[in-house]
Amino acid sequence: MNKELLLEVKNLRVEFGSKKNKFVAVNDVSFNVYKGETFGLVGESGSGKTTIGRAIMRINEAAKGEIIFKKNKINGKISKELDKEITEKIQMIFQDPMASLNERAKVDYIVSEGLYNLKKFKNEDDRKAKVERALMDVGLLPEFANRFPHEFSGGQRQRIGIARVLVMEPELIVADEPISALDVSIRAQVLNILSKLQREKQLTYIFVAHNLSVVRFITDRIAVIHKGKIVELAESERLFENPLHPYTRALISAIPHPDPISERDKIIEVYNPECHNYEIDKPKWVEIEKDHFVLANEEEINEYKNALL
Ligand SMILES: Nc1ncnc2c1ncn2[C@@H]1O[C@H](COP(=O)(O)OP(=O)(O)OP(=O)(O)O)[C@@H](O)[C@H]1O
Repeated sequence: MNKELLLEVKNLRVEFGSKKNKFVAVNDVSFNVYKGETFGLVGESGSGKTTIGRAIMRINEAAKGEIIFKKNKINGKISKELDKEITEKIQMIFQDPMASLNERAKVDYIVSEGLYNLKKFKNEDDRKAKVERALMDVGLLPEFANRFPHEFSGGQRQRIGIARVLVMEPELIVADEPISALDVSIRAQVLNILSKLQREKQLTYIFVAHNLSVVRFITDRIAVIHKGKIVELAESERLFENPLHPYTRALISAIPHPDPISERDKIIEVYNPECHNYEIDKPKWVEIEKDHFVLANEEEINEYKNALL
C-alpha cells in the first residue's frame, strides 16, 4: 500500500444540542487515511460514523480537534483558496440514491451542480464534456444527461450520484453506506465501479457502514466506532482474525451466518451490467452470499455460477 498520508483526524469531538443540554456524538476520535486506500468506519446505528464523515466534509463543525488534509488544517477558519480546493477534492456519496437526487432537475444539472458552484469550467462545451466524461466513467451513456432521475433504476441513480462527485475530480471520497439501500442484485456492480474508479484515478475512500461483514472484503483498514469513540483500528483481515476489543468481538459474533444468494441472476448481473465500459479482463466483486463479497476473475465467477445451478 502507498503510505502517503492524505487525511489526519486528530482528537475530533463533535457535539450537538445546547450548552446546557450537550450531546457528544464524536469523542476524541483520531485516525489517518493514506492515499489510495479504502478505510472503513464501522459501527451500529447512532455510533457517530456519519457525523465523523460529515465533520470531514465540514457539514458538522468540530468542537475540538483537527482535521488535516494534505498537511492543511481544514476545520475552523480557513482561507478562501483552501476552502475551494477541499470543496473540490473531498466529496461525499450518500446512502439513498432514491432520496439524494433532485427529482426536478435533469441529470445534466445534477452532475454539473458542483461545477456551477465553483465555476469549474471554461465554457458551456467544457462543462458538457466534463458531464459526459463523468457519466461514461460510471458506465452511463452521455445522452442520459437529458433525462430526469425518475427514469433510472436504483443502481443507475447511485451511479449518477457517483458521477456528480467524480466530475469534481476528487481525491478523497466519503462513501456513506453507498450500497446498503441498493437491491442485492446491483450491490456488487456499484462496488465494481468504485474499485475501477479507485484504480483509474488513484482515489481514496472512507467507506462508512453499519455492517462489519460488508466492509471486511473491500477495505484495507477498519476503525470500529462505539458510542462516538474508536474502540479498535486494524487492518481488515487482522481485525477479523484477531479482534481485540470486546465490542469488535461482539460485532463479529453477531454477524449472522450468511444466506446463500440462491438466485443465479444475482451473479449473472455482475457479467451483464448495463455498464458499457465494463472491463472484462479485470477481477470483479461478486456477492456470493449475502454481504460476502469476493474479488473473482472470469473463470472463478463461472465456478460460482455453476455451483448455484
Ligand atoms: N444534527 C444533529 N442534531 C442532534 N443530534 C444529532 C445530529 N446528527 C446526529 N446526531 C446524533 O448523533 C449520534 C450519532 O449520529 P450518526 O448519524 O453519526 O450515527 P451513525 O453511526 O452514522 O448512525 P446511522 O447509521 O443511523 O446514521 C446519534 O445519536 C444522532 O442522533
